[in-house]
Amino acid sequence: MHYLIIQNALSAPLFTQVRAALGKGSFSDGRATANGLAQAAKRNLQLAPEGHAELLDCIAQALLEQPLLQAFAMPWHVGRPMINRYAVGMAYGMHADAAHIGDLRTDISYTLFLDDPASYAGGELVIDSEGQQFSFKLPAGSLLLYPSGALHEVREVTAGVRHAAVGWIQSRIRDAGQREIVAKLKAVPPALGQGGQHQALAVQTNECIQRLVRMWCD
Ligand SMILES: O=C(O)CCC(=O)C(=O)O
Ligand SMILES: [Fe+2]
Repeated sequence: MHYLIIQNALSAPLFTQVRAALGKGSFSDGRATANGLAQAAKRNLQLAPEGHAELLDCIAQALLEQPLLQAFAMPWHVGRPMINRYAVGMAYGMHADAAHIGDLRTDISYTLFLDDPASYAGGELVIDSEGQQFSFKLPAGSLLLYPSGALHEVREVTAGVRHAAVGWIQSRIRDAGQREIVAKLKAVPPALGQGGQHQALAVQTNECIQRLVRMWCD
């Protein structure tokens, strides 16, 4: 599975603001923002966006400007996140995210972990990719990006409370495999360096990258 972890994905002041909103906001049943099978699997709470729209937009904008995210996701749009809360006994069973959420096609899902992992038990985000399971319980401030097409679940929290800011990204390249090829190739020209003996190879690699992007982008 092609995924990426970005540590300290938000600036410290913005992260502090997000943490502060957890204590101030009112949380309601998360099933309001899911449909069908996903709704049946969902047992969590969500921060009511009223009064927090600006903060949620700031998170989306900060992620859009994140260089590591740009290289990995090639984003057209980063959707405004929802902030969820899992208290003891809450979980989100195995589900597929909807292909469209709001006005986005969901190519990449993101979870920004908001709590110290030692402060809660359970609550792992487990992703099932072609029969292989990947389990994530990341430090506060770490962002996980993973393909929206992969089945995933949040395991039951058995002590403490888990919070996360969760959202979706529409990429310029919808196919995860093609996106991976472009992202990997993009690392090559900087490694070859400018002006050295490999200059011609760097230019040629960049030419191929641009041709692939033109072929595969929306
Ligand atoms: O809380 C998470 O890490 C993921 C939640 C999720 O899968 C969703 O809201 O669709
Ligand atoms: Fe999900």
